[in-house]
Amino acid sequence: MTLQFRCSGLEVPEPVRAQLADDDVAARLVGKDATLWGPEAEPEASIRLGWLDLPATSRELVARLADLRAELAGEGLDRVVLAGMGGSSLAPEVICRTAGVPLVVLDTTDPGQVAAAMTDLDRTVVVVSSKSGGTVETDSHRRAFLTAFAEAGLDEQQVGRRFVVVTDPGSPLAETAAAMGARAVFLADPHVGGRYSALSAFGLVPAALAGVDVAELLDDAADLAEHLAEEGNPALELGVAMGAGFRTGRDKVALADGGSGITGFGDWAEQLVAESTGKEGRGLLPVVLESVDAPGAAAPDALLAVVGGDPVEGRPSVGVAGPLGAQFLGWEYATAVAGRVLGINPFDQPNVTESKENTSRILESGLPDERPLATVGAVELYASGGVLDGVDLSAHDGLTLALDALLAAVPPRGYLAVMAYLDREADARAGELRAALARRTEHAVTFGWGPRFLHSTGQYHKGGPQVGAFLQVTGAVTDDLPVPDRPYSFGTLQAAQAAGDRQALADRQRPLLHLHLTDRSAGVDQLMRALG
Ligand SMILES: O=P(O)(O)OC[C@H]1O[C@H](O)[C@H](O)[C@@H](O)[C@@H]1O
Repeated sequence: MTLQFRCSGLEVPEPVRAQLADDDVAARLVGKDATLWGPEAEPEASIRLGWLDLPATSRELVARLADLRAELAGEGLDRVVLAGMGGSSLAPEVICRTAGVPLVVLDTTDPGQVAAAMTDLDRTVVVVSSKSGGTVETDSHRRAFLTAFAEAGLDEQQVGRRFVVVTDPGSPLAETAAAMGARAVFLADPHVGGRYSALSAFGLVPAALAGVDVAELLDDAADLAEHLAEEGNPALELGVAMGAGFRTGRDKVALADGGSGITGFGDWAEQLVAESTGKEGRGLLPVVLESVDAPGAAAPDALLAVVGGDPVEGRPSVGVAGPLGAQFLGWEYATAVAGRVLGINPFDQPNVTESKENTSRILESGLPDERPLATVGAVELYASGGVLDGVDLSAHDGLTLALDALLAAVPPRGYLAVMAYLDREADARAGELRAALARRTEHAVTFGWGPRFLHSTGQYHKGGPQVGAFLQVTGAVTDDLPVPDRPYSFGTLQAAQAAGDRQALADRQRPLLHLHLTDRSAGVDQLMRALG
């Protein structure tokens, strides 16, 4: 079998396993039984289980994609940019990084990062991927490239032929694609939700056009699919472990790579687990670790999941080994099983819209007029939820004191979420904040790039247990970029997204420290020094 599962040191309460077996969950899931998650979830589940068929149904894409890639190559179009958020970009990013194939992923509103993607236009094709067809970031990228191609001298027809679209049938993007004369439109199975779409057109189109052999992914997934109705199959065991962890006080899943050869799997699994389970005041919090030994790996409230390796002896942990195609399908199945154990609907994301609505309101009414509580070098400090009450920000180590106050505000069994609305290429160093903060606390520390995490862990932050404390980092924009035919720029959109999410967290009285870097590089240096 292409997926192997091993578990160490985790107590699985007998009722968890027995109930799943008695209820015949493995076979019923493969049979797409939409009643598995209770009557309230049934309508949604009945239109969200198509991912189980993808190893077979996606086959027909392989030849079509090979032809399209050859056609593009024949015209010298060998640079693929993917505009897509969350489920529409995380899988192709892992697929391409693992295969060592270049793919420019645009899942940001950071003006610097967007501008950096808009180079080499003469050899660029843009894949615009959005299941709903209404995601503001993706639509903004489409507009920006449309204008850039036109400015580079392409006529309307030539511009259209630089776009490949992936969307659901009947979405607004399907209409737009036809209107702009897109070179190709791939209509995905509407019975597959975004975060379960790795093996659908959403995962395969960008990856294949960039040059990955996607048939291999499907082969590896198909091999696992044959076993998914069996009791004791590895994906079921992973779901049992996740559910058992939850039942025994390990409601964080610490994801680390154990030599899988897969690059960035944690970022994909993070969305799957957080958005699927983080709701109704409960959930499993994925914590993506830098390595098996990174700070947080031995947390008493976490189940350590080693991807591509063995569990760590003496620590409640699991090892999930196998090629990427099998990992995708296996984790999707496991998450659906864990959803049943948790008693939630693993297919909806009820709280994601909240920050989006706040953002729209802010774009209409204008950005909030806030004054920093203090400025330390290149860092302006703002806070809500009482985080900085009583903290002497004028002390020489005011920034360290502020960060320590935030860490102290994390409740028992809680977590700290770092949310960086920065350029994940140019400001990549900010990613080191996670480990630096995790070294100073026994609590889980997660890291997400904004606005990308809004389509992932953002659901858990708002819908999961209210035990989070939040560090939002924003940065000065030096060269802003307009969003064509929209009354705002990328910089304004990014700022409105950050403010909209702050609002959603403040509405829940969550402790929040907002640090605005007036000079990004100097600000990140300062933060790393403050965390020493
Ligand atoms: O593919 P799209 O419709 O553009 O959606 C992209 C993302 O947006 C939303 O925020 C959802 O919560 C995600 O699950 C989804 O993957």
